[in-house]
Amino acid sequence: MEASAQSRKEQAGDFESPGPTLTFSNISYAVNLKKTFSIKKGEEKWILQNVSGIMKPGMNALLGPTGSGKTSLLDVLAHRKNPKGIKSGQVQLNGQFVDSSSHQPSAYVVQDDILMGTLSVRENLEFSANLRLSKKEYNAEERQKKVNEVIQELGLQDCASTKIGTEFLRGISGGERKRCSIGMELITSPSLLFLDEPTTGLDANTANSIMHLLYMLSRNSRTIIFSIHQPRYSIFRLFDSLTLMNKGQIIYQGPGAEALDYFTEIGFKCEPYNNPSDFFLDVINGAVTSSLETPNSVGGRTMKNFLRNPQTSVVQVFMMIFFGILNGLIFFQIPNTMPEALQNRIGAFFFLIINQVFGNLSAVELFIKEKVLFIHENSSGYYRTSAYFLSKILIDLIPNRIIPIFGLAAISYFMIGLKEDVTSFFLFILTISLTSLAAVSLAFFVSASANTFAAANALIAIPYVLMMVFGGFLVNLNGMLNWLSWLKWISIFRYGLDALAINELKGQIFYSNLTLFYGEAYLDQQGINHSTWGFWQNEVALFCMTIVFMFLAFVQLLTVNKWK
Ligand SMILES: Nc1ncnc2c1ncn2[C@@H]1O[C@H](COP(=O)(O)OP(=O)(O)OP(=O)(O)O)[C@@H](O)[C@H]1O
Repeated sequence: MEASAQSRKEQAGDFESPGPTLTFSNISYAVNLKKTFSIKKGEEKWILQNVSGIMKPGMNALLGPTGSGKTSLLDVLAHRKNPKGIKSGQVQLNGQFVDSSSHQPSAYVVQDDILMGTLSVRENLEFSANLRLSKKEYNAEERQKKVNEVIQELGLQDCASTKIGTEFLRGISGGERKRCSIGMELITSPSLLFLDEPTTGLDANTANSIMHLLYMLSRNSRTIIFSIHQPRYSIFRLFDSLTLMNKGQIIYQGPGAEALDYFTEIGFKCEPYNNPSDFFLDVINGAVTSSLETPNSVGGRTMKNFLRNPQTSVVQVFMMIFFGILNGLIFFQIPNTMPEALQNRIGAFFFLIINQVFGNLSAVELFIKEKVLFIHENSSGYYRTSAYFLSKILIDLIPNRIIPIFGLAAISYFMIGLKEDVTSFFLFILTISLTSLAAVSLAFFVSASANTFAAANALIAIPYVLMMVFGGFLVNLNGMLNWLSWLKWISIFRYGLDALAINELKGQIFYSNLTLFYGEAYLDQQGINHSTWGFWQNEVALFCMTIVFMFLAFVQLLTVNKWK
């Protein structure tokens, strides 16, 4: 392919004199599907939709699947379509507006050769010259000269005297017939030549020679615009400009030699030895997918998975509701009297956090299964790691954790009878959400690092248990050995529990007979900083842990990718 680009570059300066430039903008074309004999106005079928582009001097190919609108665009540009159907758009030739009434120096070679079978090649060309060259400008001798020039240019000398042929009369070959058809149009010296599928019906070699002929013509003051079906590579490399069409729209227009680079850039990779034009049609037909799927498109599938996979969505919600009710029943309407007032509140929070953290053990299995799919799809070029990662976080992890928490929190909060205060309720939700996200991020990181479910399960259980022990509920952190006490700084449990305790106990007064117990006194006793920053530092810590684990998970996924 690079060699082709090179050869095209070498050819870039090979115009003897360049032909005109045709530009078109916002062309829309529709046909009326009115039934015969019906007086009702028929439905409109849009065949071209707002197409714009440029046809420069040289070979301009219109490529696309059948019915994509190639012929229609060619006809509109050549002003062969009924102007009533042209709903919008303009065509300019060398910067001058042209329409069907303008005298355009153009010619159109139709797909089926329309030649007089009983006449020879020369006679057909003379017929064209006699009728189309003005007698004032061309005398008989000049017309004959023109015919000879065309015969020469098209290499028709050997068959000039041979009859075209009919059903009953063996005539010239298919390639010579096509050359003759082109010659019929070249008689008028058009600088703009339109051809509808010039290679259809010709064998590969003849098609090649016709396209080489057009290539030679395009180097000599002519701009050639043609529609074509799946040309072979030797033909494709002759295209100066390629316009790829699909469903009445242009999906690529630019140098033929750069089309492959363009598709590679947007993630569509052409297999070695694949014919580029076959590849482009495969891209249009969806047989080839982009390796640069955006987070959107990967996200589309993640979203469907999220909605359709009960393991990751509906069951999550039901589990949360179940645990919310269970928590509410165990710690139902905790009284404000000591010691239950404190003990049970902290117990309820611990239950909630255990539920959020250890609930991820089952997620690890899903992550590991999904990783196998990710490795396959990522190494096969379906999407980039970042696209998978972002869609996983934004469409799976975050909504899957946060949405059910609203249900869990609402049920637990009111069943337990926690502080009746709106701000406290939302800070309660925030704390549980951040705890859940930090825990799931750690599970994601471990799953991204481990190769088997067993290894991932063991690896995730260790930090979870350590975090629980150093969470402040099971062990009083103040009395802990100094060399171990640092572990509390990496405990999701501690940050979650401390934040929930401050949120609930600060400003509350509990009773034991006639003695008053202030919530702050308990917090002080546990060494929990209950200032405003004291509360928020826990949220910040949970948020930072989430980001760090997510980042590490991403790095791990990138490494997995490199190993493949
Ligand atoms: N007069 C018409 N009435 C109804 N539909 C039409 C008309 N002209 C074109 N179409 C439709 O418009 C679409 C584009 O047609 P067009 O012939 O331009 O496509 P094409 O890419 O050149 O196809 P092919 O490669 O098969 O020649 C097709 O679906 C065709 O059926």
